[in-house]
Amino acid sequence: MPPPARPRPAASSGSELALPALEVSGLSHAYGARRVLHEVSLRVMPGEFTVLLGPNGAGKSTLFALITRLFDARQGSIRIFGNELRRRPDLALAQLGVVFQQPTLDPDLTLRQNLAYSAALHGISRAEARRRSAEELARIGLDQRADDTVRSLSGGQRRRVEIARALLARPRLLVLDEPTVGLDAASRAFLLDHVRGLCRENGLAVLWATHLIDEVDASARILVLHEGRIRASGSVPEALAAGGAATLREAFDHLTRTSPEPAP
Ligand SMILES: Nc1ncnc2c1ncn2[C@@H]1O[C@H](COP(=O)(O)OP(=O)(O)OP(=O)(O)O)[C@@H](O)[C@H]1O
Repeated sequence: MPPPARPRPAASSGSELALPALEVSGLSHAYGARRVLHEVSLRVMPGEFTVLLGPNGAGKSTLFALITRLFDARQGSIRIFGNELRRRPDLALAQLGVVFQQPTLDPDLTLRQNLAYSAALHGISRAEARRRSAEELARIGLDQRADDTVRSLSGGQRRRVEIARALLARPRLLVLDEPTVGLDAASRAFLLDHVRGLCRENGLAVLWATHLIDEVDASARILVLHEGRIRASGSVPEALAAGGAATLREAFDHLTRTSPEPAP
């Protein structure tokens, strides 16, 4: 049997090498009169694990809603592998896998049925869906549970299945909105290892939103978002320098200090 197709490794040809998986420029968003994202710009390259770090209310979910086109980006631009989301949503979204903050598996269907349903929505043939589902379930150590209902899984196992489902259509960019919320330390560690491995081995580009500093490892890229603005971006040492601190905790506290209310 030929080896299964995986997301392409970090580009091997010259022109692809420089193309960001995700490029956001000057993105703003308001709910009514209330502006919650202010000129956000960021970049995620193929093979990079980028942590979008921000406290509650920073604007992470709003940013995800714009990247996944739940909301229309009226100000600024979003490009996925060079395809502008408003102009070429078909090409852009074809490269994108998403794990939303709220779980979206059907608890009464089996793992296999949930994956088959999602594959059908992506136009993947039944035979190919079966093959890919088996491969993804094996990758997350749940192949023996394929015919169990999602309801019978733990929270951490459900999250693994959501990641498997997001990878079925072979995206080259995966965005995850607080995927570890409510999970114990072991489940969080498993998910982080799994997704970091996909970056390393398959060249997947990842944007991982969290408010938990301990989900940043030394090799991660970081984006600190606070009150709708990017306060720091780059490597861990660069974030430390931006926060003028010796530890990431101190830097984060400094960068996310709430700004004073504007004078009346
Ligand atoms: N549908 C909405 N209507 C009005 N305001 C909203 C709406 N959704 C979010 N907000 C506000 O926008 C700001 C950013 O919220 P958002 O959910 O994007 O942040 P977040 O970083 O994802 O927070 P959390 O970690 O708590 O989910 C918050 O002040 C929030 O109250």
